[in-house]
Amino acid sequence: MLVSEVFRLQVAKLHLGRPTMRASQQDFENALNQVKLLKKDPGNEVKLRLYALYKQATEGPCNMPKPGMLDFVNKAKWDAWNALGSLPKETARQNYVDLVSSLSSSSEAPSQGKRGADEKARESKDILVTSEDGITKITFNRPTKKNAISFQMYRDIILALKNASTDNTVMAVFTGTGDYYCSGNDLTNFTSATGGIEEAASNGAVLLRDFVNSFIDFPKPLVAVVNGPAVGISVTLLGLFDAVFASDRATFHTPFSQLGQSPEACSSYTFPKMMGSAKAAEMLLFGKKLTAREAWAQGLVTEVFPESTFETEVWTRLKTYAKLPPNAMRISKELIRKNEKEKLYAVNAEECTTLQARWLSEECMNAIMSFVSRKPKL
Ligand SMILES: CCCCCC/C=C/C(=O)SCCNC(=O)CCNC(=O)[C@H](O)C(C)(C)COP(=O)(O)OP(=O)(O)OC[C@H]1O[C@@H](n2cnc3c(N)ncnc32)[C@H](O)[C@@H]1OP(=O)(O)O
Repeated sequence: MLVSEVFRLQVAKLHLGRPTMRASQQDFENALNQVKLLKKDPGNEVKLRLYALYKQATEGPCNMPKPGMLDFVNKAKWDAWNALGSLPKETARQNYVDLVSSLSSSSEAPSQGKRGADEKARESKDILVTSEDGITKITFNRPTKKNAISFQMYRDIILALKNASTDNTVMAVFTGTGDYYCSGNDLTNFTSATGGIEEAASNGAVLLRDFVNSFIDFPKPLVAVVNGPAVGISVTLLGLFDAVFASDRATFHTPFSQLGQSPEACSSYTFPKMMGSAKAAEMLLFGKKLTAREAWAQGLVTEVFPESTFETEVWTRLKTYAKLPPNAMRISKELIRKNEKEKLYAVNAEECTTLQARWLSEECMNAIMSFVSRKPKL
């Protein structure tokens, strides 16, 4: 496979040394001005995130006395700011700039008469979306690449979740076509990007943040039907699902250190919380691959089924669940998740900023180069 010349040049540039990517004070001021010009009202949750990031960027960790329970407005602001913990001022500033730029692009799109309408109409071959029996089924459908997720597939999934959150189905289910559930991020996403690697990393971080937020925000039950091996982001995302059903053929692998990368999809928070820090470190630092039963023992998987009866048993179960009263499920999910939301947004933002820098690191570039230049199989 040919590796793009741009990527090679960037690797060479990296070896010669390169300025660090940080939002400057000017970027920050531009973002502050841009907020006033936003055509679309971003809604309360986003406003609170903007408020919290602004306060963190300018004043550091929350220094406001905790408001009384009935002071709802200030309590919401305090919660949002406090959830950012000790996030460094620079990171908060960068996250603020990224968030504003993603809001600006999404508020401009409809006025260009393009994205809204076109995206709804587009058929995606690598992400299949079907609705039946009250279930939106979202399938990774790129079996020749072990269902690796391309940039376009991330966008397709964001759109599928957005549609499923307001349509008349009661739950969303992810699964994969072929022998794999998903092999994670397509490692050629960055080598085949047009433009410079720094621009690709910056766009990738914004896309990743929006992608993970669409899972954090999904209001209905979210289920994974893990039909085979799962790698990278397809594993870390499972911490944001409500149920994970796995075939006994499935494995769970997060080789981030081997790739010179760091965890995403809030797994730096959800995994230690779920399985304890020692077991989370085995997966996220040392890249230990778990069997389905090991993943069940760590609380990542709800139930393991024999491969021979997996599809029949799981789909029968899901069709029964989909007949439960939808409002009750939605309201219960909200109760279970709502105290975590601000924390998850903050963790997601920090993981994306960290990854953006990792993608430009020598360790990561070398790992990706070594994958894309593997000898073809005979
Ligand atoms: C918006 C950006 C967000 C980024 C978020 C950060 C996410 C991070 C991650 O997800 S890290 C994890 C990345 N994934 C991997 O490291 C897996 C890489 N793939 C492999 O190790 C192997 O391919 C395998 C173990 C999945 C399967 O091995 P095998 O059974 O031997 O099959 P092949 O290797 O021959 O694969 C067949 C075909 O698929 C291509 N392919 C598989 N996985 C990926 C991938 N992740 N990215 C790109 N391409 C992939 C592989 O190259 C083969 O293609 P070919 O037939 O050679 O054209």
